Amino acid sequence: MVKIAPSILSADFSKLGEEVLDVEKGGADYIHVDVMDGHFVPNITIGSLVVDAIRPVTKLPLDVHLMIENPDQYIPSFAKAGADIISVHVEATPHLHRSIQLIRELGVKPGVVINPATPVSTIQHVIEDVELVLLMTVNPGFGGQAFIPSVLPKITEVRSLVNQTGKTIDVEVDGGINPDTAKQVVEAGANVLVAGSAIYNSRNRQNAIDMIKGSL
Ligand SMILES: O=C(CO)[C@H](O)[C@H](O)COP(=O)(O)O
Ligand SMILES: [Fe+2]
Repeated sequence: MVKIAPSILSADFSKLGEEVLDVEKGGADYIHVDVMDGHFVPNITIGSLVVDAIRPVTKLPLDVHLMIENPDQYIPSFAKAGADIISVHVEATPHLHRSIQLIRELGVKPGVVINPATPVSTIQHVIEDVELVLLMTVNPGFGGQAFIPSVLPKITEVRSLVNQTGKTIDVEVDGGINPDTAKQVVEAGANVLVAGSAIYNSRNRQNAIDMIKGSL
């Protein structure tokens, strides 16, 4: 069962509530929220206030992707705002295990994220502690970038690491996912597909989601 997680980064922020509802009605499984700090990545986007604002709008799980330095400082505010999943980058936290434990202690599902150039070995020792592994298929910072195919073997590597645990752990991919790239990432082992521009730049979001699902 492949899940679709539209990224609200490409939504119309002047009517964010409607934009969230539109993809929920269109068949989305998660709402992906991209949090950027202008330090870890060269862009500034959404804070916990926005998570708080969209929480009552949707029943779907809020999948919060933290692209920020010192995530431990901000994890409690995202948990309080109603995040269901909070993912931290291995490249952005000096004490990865501590960040994951903090997320879990706050009653939120922890996820771990790796950039395209970061090896899978960096998450080997926390795999039992997370509910989700997110592989970036673009360099984080912006929506609408081109998919990086060299990540494909890493997806397979993560899938086999996950299978060895015997646990249900999502393998999510993020960046450049569209009807042309979705099949490759699913064949490689992904089961959650983040898509921003491929869904929100389309006038009919249900159709855009169906196009991705239909391509698999
Ligand atoms: O984390 C992200 C960027 O850092 C976004 O989730 C990602 O870029 C989604 O946008 P698109 O589908 O347009 O590539
Ligand atoms: Fe993201």
